[in-house]
Amino acid sequence: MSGLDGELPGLGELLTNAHVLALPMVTRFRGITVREAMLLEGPHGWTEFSPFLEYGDDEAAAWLAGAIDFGWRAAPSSRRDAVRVNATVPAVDPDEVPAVLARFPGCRTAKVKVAGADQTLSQDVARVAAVREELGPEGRIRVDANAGWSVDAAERAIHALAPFDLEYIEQPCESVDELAEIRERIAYLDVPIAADESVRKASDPLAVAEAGAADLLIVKAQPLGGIHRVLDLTARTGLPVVVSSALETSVGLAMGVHLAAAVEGLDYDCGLGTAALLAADVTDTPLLPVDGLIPVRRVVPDARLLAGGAASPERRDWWIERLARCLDVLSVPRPAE
Ligand SMILES: O=C(O)CCC(=O)C1=CC=C[C@@H](O)[C@@H]1C(=O)O
Ligand SMILES: [Mg+2]
Repeated sequence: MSGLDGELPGLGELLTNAHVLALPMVTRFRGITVREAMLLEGPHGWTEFSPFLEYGDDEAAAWLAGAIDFGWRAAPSSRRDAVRVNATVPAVDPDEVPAVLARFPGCRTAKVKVAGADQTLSQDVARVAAVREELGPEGRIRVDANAGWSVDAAERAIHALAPFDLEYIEQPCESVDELAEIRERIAYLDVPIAADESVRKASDPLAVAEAGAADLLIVKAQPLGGIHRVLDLTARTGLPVVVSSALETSVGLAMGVHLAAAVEGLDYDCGLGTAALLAADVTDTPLLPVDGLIPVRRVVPDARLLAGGAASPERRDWWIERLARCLDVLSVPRPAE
């Protein structure tokens, strides 16, 4: 059951107080301008089921396991009451960078999207240069290629970007073998390689670590099947982790924040500031960064905002059917991991 401990709630129980939202975003991010999400209320509080629309049921089922874990199981105890977060910079033009960073007050770290299908390397370089200009020499800059480069393209791009002093490069290439190769090729530059898709979309999230293909792992609570499962994974890998969001509403971000609060070593700023990319949220007190920090707390959605952000009846039905199919996937007994 993807890390779930005990009985799964039934469909009726999951849907008792379910809401489907369609929230506009401030700027296009990973190709979307509206974020759809389903909120559920469990005995331990509100939780979120929001796999991206194009994901199939097997992949989306892990997100449901994550949602159930946060709503139907007590969160582990927290080691901290706030977590430091990074700014997230979509593939915008350089002149838009100051306005994006202004949405993340006090953040010393920025993650910059690069390697987009409609972007050239010089556009990526100009964007990273603009971020460096804004953050100053003490700022920390990481880039995320979302597997957009071949090994050769990654090598060229990293040569062009390394002079901006990179904290790490997230998922430069798609496969574990490619990650291992680019890591070896750029070893002399001393820029760490982080794995994201190779963790959250892989059948074995630890394979990339076992292959020695990454220096650190990006971990996301909902896509990886929930806080408890991620804590189990992090205990089994010796690599440092960066806790990030899956672009959730503040209800789902609270899941990531509780994971970040429970992780033993939290040396990297978390990618959990993404409420700043939403033009509307489900609470008047969203989990937005203040002084670079986000508090560790659960979020209760506001009835008025749930009504205002409600998706169309057709989209609501689509999500209910998706949830039902994913619950079926989780209900099939699987061999022990
Ligand atoms: O890590 C961050 O700064 C924010 C989260 C983030 O970038 C992502 C969230 C959800 C989907 C992804 O395309 C993207 C990522 O690839 O890390
Ligand atoms: Mg990523």
